[in-house]
Amino acid sequence: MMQLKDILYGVRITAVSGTTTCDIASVQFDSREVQKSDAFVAIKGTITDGHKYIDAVVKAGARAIICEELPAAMVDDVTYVQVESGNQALALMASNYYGTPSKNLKLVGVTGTNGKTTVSSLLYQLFKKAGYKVGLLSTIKIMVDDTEFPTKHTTPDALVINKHLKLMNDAGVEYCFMEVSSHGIHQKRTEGLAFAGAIFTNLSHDHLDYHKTFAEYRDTKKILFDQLPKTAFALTNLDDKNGLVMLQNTKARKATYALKNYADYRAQILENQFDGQLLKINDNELWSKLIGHFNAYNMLAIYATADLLGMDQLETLRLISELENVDGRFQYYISKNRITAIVDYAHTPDALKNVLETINTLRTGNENVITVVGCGGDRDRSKRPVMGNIATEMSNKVIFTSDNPRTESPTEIITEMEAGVEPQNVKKMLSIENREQAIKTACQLAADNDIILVAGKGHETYQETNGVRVEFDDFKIVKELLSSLDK
Ligand SMILES: CC(=O)N[C@H]1[C@@H](OP(=O)(O)OP(=O)(O)OC[C@H]2O[C@@H](n3ccc(=O)[nH]c3=O)[C@H](O)[C@@H]2O)O[C@H](CO)[C@@H](O)[C@@H]1O[C@H](C)C(=O)N[C@@H](C)C(=O)N[C@H](CCC(=O)O)C(=O)O
Ligand SMILES: Nc1ncnc2c1ncn2[C@@H]1O[C@H](COP(=O)(O)OP(=O)(O)OP(=O)(O)O)[C@@H](O)[C@H]1O
Ligand SMILES: N[C@H](CCC[C@H](N)C(=O)O)C(=O)O
Ligand SMILES: [Mg+2]
Repeated sequence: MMQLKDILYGVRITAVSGTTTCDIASVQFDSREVQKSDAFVAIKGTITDGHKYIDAVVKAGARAIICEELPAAMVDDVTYVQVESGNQALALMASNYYGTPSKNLKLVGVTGTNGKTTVSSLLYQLFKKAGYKVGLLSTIKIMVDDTEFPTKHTTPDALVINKHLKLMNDAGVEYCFMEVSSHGIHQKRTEGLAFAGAIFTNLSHDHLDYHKTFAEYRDTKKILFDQLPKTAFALTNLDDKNGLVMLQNTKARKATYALKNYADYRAQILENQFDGQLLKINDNELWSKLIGHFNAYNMLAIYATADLLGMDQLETLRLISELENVDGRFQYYISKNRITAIVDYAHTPDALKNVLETINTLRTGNENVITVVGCGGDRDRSKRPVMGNIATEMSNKVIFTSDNPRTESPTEIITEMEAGVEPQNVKKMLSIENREQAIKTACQLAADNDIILVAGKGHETYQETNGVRVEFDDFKIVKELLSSLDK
């Protein structure tokens, strides 16, 4: 039990009815979870409005209601608190409830369109190798040092975040790396967290369904930097045209990295092969098992972060060379007949272009690149034709297929991808809705030494249709199919 007034510390309150000196069992924002003595935060969502459930939670025994609009009829023995923003109240209350756990460790946030999972997971690996206890909040999983927890979101809700940060405190974790998505920032899931630093990877086309304009998407990412304290660092990619925008209003210590521009941390790619690349970072050479231009940026970002957090530079370089690929990020398998199957989470135009560019630089002869790709349902529609165009332009053969259709028609999503294909590339294109059949066709079409790229789902182990998730693992499937076809 904790007193309501302590849970509300820092929340912008506009009116109170009832006492705040009362005991609260836990904080909830979903009416279906509310039990006796809980505080319920009403949030206006995109589908429904939490305010509609106030009567129901009072009946369920809620002790306090935190809302943007006070209900007309109020019940005795229930405290009603009117706040400016339900989302902000929830974030601060979650932090207070768990004892502001972000203050007891060094929390670093990673934002950008692509590379968040890669950078945060590699930082987790790096700091583990350096001997620290480390936490991770990522699209793939949550780690409290060595203990793994499943996750559904890239940036979970404020209660989930703070609950796991508290577990990290209890386990003696010193550093935590977390992905900060634009949805997360917009819904204030990360407000009230004490960040020791933030990293910006890059900004390109995604989520324009949610944010409406690119400027709004960019400005949402910038909020993470605007809210940093003076003691934190703000690290940005100077080669991205929005890199400097992130630093415009921050109070934090500014640092930059770049491959093309002059920056505090610089890298050059000296060699690039299938099993790794040789980089020159500032004045030292570094071997990385992760390949591709975009991973040179990721490596540089983690090197810079380690330096900003005070880790020894030479030790960092040594440990970085040991880092392994993150699940579903350029994960590859070479078959008996030297067909290379690559599974990659590229689900944005920019990521798809980067991955295909990397594959094309690694081609040694006239082997073909066969790409299998789809676009998610109930997500940004405008990226579909763009991805259709990139895939057909940069591959020899493309099979359009489904990638989590959710509540949309898979046929229509594919038609929207096909609409972006240039006339001269139409002959390269095939469409097979069933993802397993699409991968199978790619395997059948592949000749010795060809390269198959299966893009969009990476580490995901399911295919989601109408709210139902069926087990589906691109890597497992492509590997099995190549062996069963005796290729
Ligand atoms: C578009 C979006 O982000 N939606 C999130 C949002 O849901 P919403 O606004 O639709 O909520 P709603 O269903 O309208 O409900 C409003 C409120 O009423 C409450 N409610 C609802 C029903 C009920 O019976 N009782 C009740 O109290 C809900 O708990 C909620 O507080 O708030 C919910 C609670 O926090 C989130 O679970 C939900 O994430 C959905 C599931 C989602 O898919 N989000 C994705 C798009 C997302 O956030 N993705 C990013 C990554 C994107 C990237 O790759 O960059 C992420 O960080 O994961
Ligand atoms: N620094 C980068 N720049 C551009 N593309 C990248 C970069 N790092 C990774 N990618 C590409 O983007 C894909 C997704 O990478 P990653 O999962 O790290 O991004 P993310 O930002 O976490 O994505 P999400 O928004 O889904 O959480 C990778 O599979 C790779 O193709
Ligand atoms: N975090 C991203 C992941 C997209 C991955 C892709 N496989 C899809 O399902 O659309 C999102 O929720 O938009
Ligand atoms: Mg991610």
